Amino acid sequence: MLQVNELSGGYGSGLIVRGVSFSVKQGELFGILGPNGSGKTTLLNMISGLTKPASGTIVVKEKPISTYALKELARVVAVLPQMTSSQFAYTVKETVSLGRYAHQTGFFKSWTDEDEAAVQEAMNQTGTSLFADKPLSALSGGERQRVFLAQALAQEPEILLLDEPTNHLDLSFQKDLLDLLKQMTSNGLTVISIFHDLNLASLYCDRLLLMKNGAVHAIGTAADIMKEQHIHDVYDTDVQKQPHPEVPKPQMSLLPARADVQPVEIGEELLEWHSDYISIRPPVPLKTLSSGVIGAGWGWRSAFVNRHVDKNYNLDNFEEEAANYFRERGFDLNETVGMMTAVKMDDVAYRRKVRDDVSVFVVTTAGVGNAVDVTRQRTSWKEKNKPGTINIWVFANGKLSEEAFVQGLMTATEAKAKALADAGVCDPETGTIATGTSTDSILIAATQRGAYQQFAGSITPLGIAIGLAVYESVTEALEKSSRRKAIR
Ligand SMILES: Nc1ncnc2c1ncn2[C@@H]1O[C@H](COP(=O)(O)OP(=O)(O)OP(=O)(O)O)[C@@H](O)[C@H]1O
Repeated sequence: MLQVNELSGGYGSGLIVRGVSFSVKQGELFGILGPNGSGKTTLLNMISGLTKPASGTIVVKEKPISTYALKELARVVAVLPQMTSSQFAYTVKETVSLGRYAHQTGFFKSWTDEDEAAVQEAMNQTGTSLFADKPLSALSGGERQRVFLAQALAQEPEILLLDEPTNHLDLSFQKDLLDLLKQMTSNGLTVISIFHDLNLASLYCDRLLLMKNGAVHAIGTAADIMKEQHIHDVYDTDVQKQPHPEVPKPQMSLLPARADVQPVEIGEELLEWHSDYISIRPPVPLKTLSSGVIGAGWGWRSAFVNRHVDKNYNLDNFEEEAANYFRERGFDLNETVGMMTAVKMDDVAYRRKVRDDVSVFVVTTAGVGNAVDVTRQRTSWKEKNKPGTINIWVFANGKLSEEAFVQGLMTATEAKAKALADAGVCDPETGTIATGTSTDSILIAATQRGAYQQFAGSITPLGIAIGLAVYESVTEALEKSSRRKAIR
């Protein structure tokens, strides 16, 4: 649909855009990214025919744009117009109608049914029909932006050029506009748009062009372009890449400059003991990965609670009941990890271990009434109604990579299985050594301060500290709970 070959140009004698080449297929949503002043608008102005290139070619539908008559090009390429105050006296419908000029022919230009239909359709698509008779001056910035989009759509172009179309739009209109553009590309419209918001561009664009100093830095899919190194090289800013929670597209988070960050240490002195729960409220929120009844998954958590429940606790609505319990005791559910156990709080075991530049603090409760050997075939996988679960909290006083979080869980699980084996805990159904219980829960939480820990495998300082602390605390917790059983 569009080929740009070795395009250079600018204003006066200076070159702003330098040697840019790319092509866009029909039906693509193509995003242009780059820092302020990198030449994005200048490039778009050359594609729309507004600015003449100094060298290179632009081919639209197999024909160089230099050979198009003005109106002929306007029937193919529409530009989302920039707002000027002189337009404010026009009504919405009059403004949208201006988009039809390229389709009107003859000296006495007449308004046809086709023109009217195109204007109505464009107003419907952009949700602007409601204020068709209002003057532009009576609209908000976002509403005006939609009117100008309607004007460009009324032109019924094959290629739509947009310069930051989501500017002035609130969250819901940003989404509506981009959903609309995406839908129109699936009907054959080709869209080329400048974006400042990397995450929106990544979510919606089929391909992205990243510009730096007027030249192409990289072209490709969101997966190719949204790399921390590319973004750092072009914007000179540190970002962190993460997956979008629902769509397989990368997203970038800005990393704000942090004022002098003091290390904090999570340890025994932070343990709060209550008759029916223990908790830790660290002085700073901790980056946490957990399987708690409350606060599962990733999050920054500022309270950790392990609650004792009666051994006959077996409710269908246990999540709701647990949420009420934690809420009533003043815990903010958005910031809390909550676990439950039938083990008495006197039987909590904990260990602190230091290795090189990192320390860990592990807190454990261990009931094994539901002990299971996960490697053996069973006749029934249903949970037994017996209490018994192993809850493990791993606090790491360091700055962990995501890899270290996952490896930390792995190392802790290996250490737990070894403690069960050494204690001779068996799965009552298979008679073999148990690997855990059917309702175990675990968390790993890090201060994200102090020394960087890329790994937590079994031969790293962090992994060794986790392994020892989990092994010893699970072993002690097992001893405590079996001693209590023996006394009963
Ligand atoms: N009409 C003009 N005359 C002279 N120089 C201009 C003109 N318009 C833009 N420039 C210069 O060209 C360079 C690139 O501007 P351009 O608007 O293409 O960048 P951009 O990537 O779109 O930036 P932004 O993200 O800030 O909109 C800038 O240094 C700018 O000062």
